[in-house]
Amino acid sequence: MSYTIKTLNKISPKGLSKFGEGYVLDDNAANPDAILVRSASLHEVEFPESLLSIARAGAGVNNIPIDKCAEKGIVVFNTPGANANAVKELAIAAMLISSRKIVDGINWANSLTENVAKEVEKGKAQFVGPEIEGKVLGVIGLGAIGVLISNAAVNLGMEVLGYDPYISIDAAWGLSRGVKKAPDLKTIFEQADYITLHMPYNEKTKGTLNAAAFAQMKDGVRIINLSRGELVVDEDVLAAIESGKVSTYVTDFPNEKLINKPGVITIPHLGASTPESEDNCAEMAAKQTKLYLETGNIKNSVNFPNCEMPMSGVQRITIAHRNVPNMVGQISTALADAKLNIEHMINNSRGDYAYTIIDLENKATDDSLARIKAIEGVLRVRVI
Ligand SMILES: NC(=O)C1=CN([C@@H]2O[C@H](COP(=O)(O)OP(=O)(O)OC[C@H]3O[C@@H](n4cnc5c(N)ncnc54)[C@H](O)[C@@H]3O)[C@@H](O)[C@H]2O)C=CC1
Ligand SMILES: O=C(O)C(=O)COP(=O)(O)O
Repeated sequence: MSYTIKTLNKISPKGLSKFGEGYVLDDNAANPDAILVRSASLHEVEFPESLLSIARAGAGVNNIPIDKCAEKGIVVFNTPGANANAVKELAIAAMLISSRKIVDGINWANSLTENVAKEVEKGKAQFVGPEIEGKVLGVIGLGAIGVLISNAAVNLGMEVLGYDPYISIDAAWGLSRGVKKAPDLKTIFEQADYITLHMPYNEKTKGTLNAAAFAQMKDGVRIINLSRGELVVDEDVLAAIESGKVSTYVTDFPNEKLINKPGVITIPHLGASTPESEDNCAEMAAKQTKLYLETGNIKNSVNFPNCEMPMSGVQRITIAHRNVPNMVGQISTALADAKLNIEHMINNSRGDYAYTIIDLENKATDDSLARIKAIEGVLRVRVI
């Protein structure tokens, strides 16, 4: 069996090497079995029938139409936590450059032409900026990145307030005892000197930092957005800078409205751009893709449930289907009617979708497979 993998964006060769024998890496493939992607938008892309999975080598999946993929039985993965340390380190740098006038200072120093050492000592007073120690940091979103930045900020002597209405148990275990729980966003807005965003971008989080939010904040607050540009309303943050409410906005998502604006520091989406993160993400994406292609096991999907079972029996069939009653009943009836015996099976669900793996004691007939495919709500059937 040979599989074709198409990569979009630059995916680390160290990760791609995990595919090994039996895999063709072809960026021009019209009918790939799997796609590996970073930030390229797939919203307008028509997916071929051959496509079984898409792996986002990174965290954010807002560039992928995950429900549309689920409807076609295409499993979408991401790589949780694989680039979190890189973002944490950039967030610390972002806090520092939001406070100390390092960027303006460097630009000014580079503009000097003569008597540089003397001019520096004479002019440096214009670049005074406060320390972060002792200040209040509000962290919105306590996932892989939010936990790391919260703990690092505690160690830097900051008072940290964290807000995450859906915090996972693992994330809560990982938080330093020094991090205080904010009951709502209002508490963060009212108390923080620095606010850093670490939640995903979706319909609910779009425009979280808008004029009403800025109005509740302390004067001179510093905003760090390494999450997604759409979480902050550009016009509103620019107005808040103009009025002095916001002292500095550091964003990893420059656009035409934000570049070259006083008080805005734009970084060209460098959060995950470290060799370590690029390797980690690509390795995880490749391993999860390989596992899915070769065994049908699902690990770290964002549109189907995680579902893993050791391979056994003579043949494995996997069924991606809607999460509606009596699917397993109908599938097993189709198999029983064809005198096929199930050796092991597992069925997991997540939201509107579910996934079933069945290891059979004998090979499925074409008829039985056709019957399963015809069940209302079945999205894809694979034979492995
Ligand atoms: N600048 C860059 O290069 C990178 C940016 N990112 C961005 O950072 C985001 C977070 O990444 P991770 O921490 O790895 O993801 P994660 O999934 O581990 O954590 C996200 C956290 O946000 C929380 N959350 C969801 N909705 C929320 C809300 N309305 N209010 C507060 N919290 C909410 C979730 O409960 C979860 O704990 C990604 O979705 C992505 O957009 C991630 C990696 C690199
Ligand atoms: O992982 C994420 O969510 C990121 O934003 C990283 O994006 P990138 O892989 O560097 O294009």
